[in-house]
Amino acid sequence: MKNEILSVKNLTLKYGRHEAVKDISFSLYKGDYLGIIGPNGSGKTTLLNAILGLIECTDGRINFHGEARLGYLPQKSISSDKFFPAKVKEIVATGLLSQKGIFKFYTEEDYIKVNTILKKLDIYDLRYKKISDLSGGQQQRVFLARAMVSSPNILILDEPTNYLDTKMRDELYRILKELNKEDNVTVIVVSHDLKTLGNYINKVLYLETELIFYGAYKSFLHSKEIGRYSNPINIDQIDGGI
Ligand SMILES: Nc1ncnc2c1ncn2[C@@H]1O[C@H](COP(=O)(O)OP(=O)(O)OP(=O)(O)O)[C@@H](O)[C@H]1O
Repeated sequence: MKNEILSVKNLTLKYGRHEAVKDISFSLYKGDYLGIIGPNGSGKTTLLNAILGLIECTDGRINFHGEARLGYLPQKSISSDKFFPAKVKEIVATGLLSQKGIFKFYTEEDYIKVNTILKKLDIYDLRYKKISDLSGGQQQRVFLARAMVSSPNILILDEPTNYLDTKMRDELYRILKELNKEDNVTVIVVSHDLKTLGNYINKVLYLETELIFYGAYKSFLHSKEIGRYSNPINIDQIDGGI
């Protein structure tokens, strides 16, 4: 179908005999902003790892349509090591390494890319700072810049707001929405914080090993499946917000 960017068909993922994801199917379209939700241990990270090609499909398949340039922000990116010496600019530049050959020297063009994304995420002034001297929210922007510097068309984030306060969460989701709208980046975010995320996403995937719900977020709010979801959502606040 037109603009389909990713299709997942009858996907099952097992660790040994343990079934982490069972027979799920869905399609994602260019420009979607998808929230993946579900209780602890429901298979969310496992699904992301399979999309990223880090683990093999036990059964079923994952297909990308057209060119897929993936950007990834893993869980627990925050650096709490006070002595970690790397500077913001260096960390962001490492996002370009996978595109480079065996001689991993940065070019002038690479640093133009780094500076452009630093400016876009409003952290250009921090470029010579040590990562460990930054706040959690600033660090998260740096790691987002690293994920974005290679110009991905699909950005995958695993619980990116875990260490952020409510204001910073909103801020991060707002930045992602901007990338989604202005640069047409398809965004996939795993989160426990549907209350905030719900203001930004257009689709939701609710996983409990099996697929409980997949579709428009607005439809989820009025579905029977929302009754299974344990974190509170303020429907009045969210309904008009998309
Ligand atoms: N490397 C692994 N080896 C064996 N079992 C694993 C491995 N990683 C995850 N599991 C199991 O697979 C299931 C799904 O785990 P997964 O981490 O994908 O869930 P999750 O929804 O991301 O959880 P959380 O919200 O706690 O991050 C769980 O039962 C987990 O214990």
